[in-house]
Amino acid sequence: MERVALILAGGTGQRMGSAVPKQYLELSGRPVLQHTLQRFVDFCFFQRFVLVHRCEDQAWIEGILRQVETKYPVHLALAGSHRAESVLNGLEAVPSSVSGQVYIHDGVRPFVQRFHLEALSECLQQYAGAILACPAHDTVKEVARFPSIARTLDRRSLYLAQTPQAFELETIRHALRRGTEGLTDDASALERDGVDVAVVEGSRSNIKITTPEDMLLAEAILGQQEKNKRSL
Ligand SMILES: Nc1ccn([C@@H]2O[C@H](COP(=O)(O)OP(=O)(O)OP(=O)(O)O)[C@@H](O)[C@H]2O)c(=O)n1
Ligand SMILES: C[C@](O)(CO)[C@H](O)COP(=O)(O)O
Repeated sequence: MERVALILAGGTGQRMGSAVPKQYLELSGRPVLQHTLQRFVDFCFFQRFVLVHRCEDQAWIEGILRQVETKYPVHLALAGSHRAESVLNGLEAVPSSVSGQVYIHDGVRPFVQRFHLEALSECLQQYAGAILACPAHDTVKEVARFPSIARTLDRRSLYLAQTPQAFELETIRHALRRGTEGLTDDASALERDGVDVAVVEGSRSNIKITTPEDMLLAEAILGQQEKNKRSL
């Protein structure tokens, strides 16, 4: 049984509005994606990697793979027109002979901690899928026709999904083969079939770098995590 890390870097970063896709923006001197991949290799938790990227970003990927060395196989796959299609392309790049668990992760979330992975793995012993998620700390409004508030949701039952999202490999591959349209995360593909997926509490520091202000936040989080590491 293998644990496979499927890392997504096939987006264009429209909301960031940067000259290069946000996964290649420099964070403390290295591309965001390099931070994520290096961390996942350093966890010593995975035996195989899949990296999903845009065709035009091949040079970025080659440069990062020169910096992040691993003894384990790294499969490359091309991005699709939307995130879920990229995920499926990545899953199809895993040889059919491989069985085990896949941890699907946004390459622009460089702050996952190893204990998150251990908690997801434990949860997979009872559930078909397990995702990191954080309880809503703010009141959540539904705004169907901006700017008018339609209603206030009961936040006691609301969680904000993160990644990694972990599954038995064939389960999620089979589900996504049945269609990827309209899926904004991976758990949705199983929920669609009524399959029970669990949340595992994540960290609010496990941000998805999406807009320019997230880069400022990311520098602060990275600085704090490196300070914590030095103090151990
Ligand atoms: N077709 C796509 C779209 C997104 N992603 C990846 O999925 C993750 C989460 O997507 P998001 O944050 O939305 O990235 P973008 O789609 O690039 O951002 P935007 O929506 O602002 O364009 C990112 O690591 C992104 O690179 C991907 O691999 N393939
Ligand atoms: C998968 C995800 O990170 C969970 O919150 C989120 O749905 C990705 O959304 P995006 O618009 O593709 O960044």
